[in-house]
Amino acid sequence: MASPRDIPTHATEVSHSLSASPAATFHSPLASHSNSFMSSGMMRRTTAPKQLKPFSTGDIKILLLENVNQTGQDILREQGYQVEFLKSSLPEDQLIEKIRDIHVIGIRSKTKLTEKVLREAKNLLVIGCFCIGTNQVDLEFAAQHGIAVFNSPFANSRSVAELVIGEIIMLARQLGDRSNEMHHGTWNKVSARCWEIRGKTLGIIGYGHIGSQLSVLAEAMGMKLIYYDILTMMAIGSARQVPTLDALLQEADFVSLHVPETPETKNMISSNQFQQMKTGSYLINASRGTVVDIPALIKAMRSGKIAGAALDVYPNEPAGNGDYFNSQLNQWGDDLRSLNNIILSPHIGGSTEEAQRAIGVEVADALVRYINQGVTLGSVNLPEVTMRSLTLDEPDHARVIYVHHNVPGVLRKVNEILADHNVDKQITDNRGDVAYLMADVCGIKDEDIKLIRDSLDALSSRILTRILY
Ligand SMILES: NC(=O)c1ccc[n+]([C@@H]2O[C@H](COP(=O)([O-])OP(=O)(O)OC[C@H]3O[C@@H](n4cnc5c(N)ncnc54)[C@H](O)[C@@H]3O)[C@@H](O)[C@H]2O)c1
Ligand SMILES: O=C(O)[C@H](O)COP(=O)(O)O
Repeated sequence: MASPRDIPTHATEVSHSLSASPAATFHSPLASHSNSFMSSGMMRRTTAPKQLKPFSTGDIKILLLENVNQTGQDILREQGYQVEFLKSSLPEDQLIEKIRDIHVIGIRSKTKLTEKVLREAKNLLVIGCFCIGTNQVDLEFAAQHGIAVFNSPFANSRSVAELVIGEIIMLARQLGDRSNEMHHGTWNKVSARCWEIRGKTLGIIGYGHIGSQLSVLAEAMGMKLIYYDILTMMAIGSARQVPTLDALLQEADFVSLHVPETPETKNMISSNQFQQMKTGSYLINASRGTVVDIPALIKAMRSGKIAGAALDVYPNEPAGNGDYFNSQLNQWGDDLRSLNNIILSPHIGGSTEEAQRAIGVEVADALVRYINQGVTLGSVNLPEVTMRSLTLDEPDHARVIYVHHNVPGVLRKVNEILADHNVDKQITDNRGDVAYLMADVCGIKDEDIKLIRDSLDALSSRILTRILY
């Protein structure tokens, strides 16, 4: 099987690909489907973009885990790729077994693509995180091995912000407890320690896509807004940035966390922080499970310091749906469940039809663009590089992609290799130690492709060479 990380070495394969490239638009099926395309008249425009590929698209193997939305599956299948779809994540041993054979993997927040796993991924070209968070992937290792990573940076932000608004009201009114009681036949009509949210202060930690969206919604409901962020962020409406985490904790009636998982945010809210919070205040965490020290939360709620909490994320989460949220998974599970006024949801902040459909399209589009064109726009670990699509008017063009260590002298060596050819366009950029070069070369013959590829592969700076044509 021709690997997309490699260019085919025999001329027949090359010439087949050159002549079979359909005038496909972005979502169109590829070479294997070109006959039906021809007959449907879709190849009439000679300036249509030429789909680039040094491989038969049917050879591309994609593994989609964690119930990636149908929209994403459809886009990938329309390309003619082989797509295997699983509803849940996989344990490490099974993941390692599968990842050896595939070129593309699509995941959400549960699948851990660690260095140990990625070391086995010898054919892996690209990772699609069909979510916002990318903390589950070793981005640095991936970049150092020429594996691009894409995500969907804000398609589910609104869904998370709306969930948090609902939780603020539910906590203020102890609605979770009242509903549970009714489910057990108990009528318990109380107003003690139930509040309106109007006029209360919401403290947002992390004022990025979700935090700022939440700010807009909460202000519309009459809340006062303060936020803390390591960056100076533009305040929206009448929100006010406070200089320290403690300042926020001391002033807020509700605290909502919207930071990424980083070493700095691990146990960001622990005993000391609960002490700073107002007595009778509330905590909401829909960011990552490592951000809150849960045993400290349990203590703070038992003491009455914290009047309620909503958790959507946990340090350990099950790989799939089922009866798994127990004390084996997280040892404090029973203690947490025994608390009053605590809303526990199974990481559903971004789980709406709207968000999942949009994420499916956005990430699958990015994958197709990368596989077929080498375009890295939106990559979270490689430099963002794009060039216009080649057209069918440019039949003997090739796109050279060279991912390399960012060391002096590489461009000179690459251009020596390309010197005998006409380089139409060339662009290069770097991100830390890794650089990404794209060059469109014309007047290319089949035998040139192998020569260029072998010469680039021989350079000591090489991470990955791809030639698309
Ligand atoms: N529950 C869910 O289903 C769900 C859905 C989407 C995202 N998330 C989580 O929410 C997180 C935030 O998402 P986002 O889209 O708003 O991210 P974002 O990158 O747009 O915003 C994060 C903000 O946090 C700030 N920040 C980083 N470290 C900080 C620190 N130590 N102290 C204070 N501020 C800090 C950043 O400067 C940034 O402004 C994601 O990383 C993801 O883990 C959860
Ligand atoms: O990072 C995210 O987008 C959220 O945590 C949602 O993750 P999920 O797609 O696994 O629900």
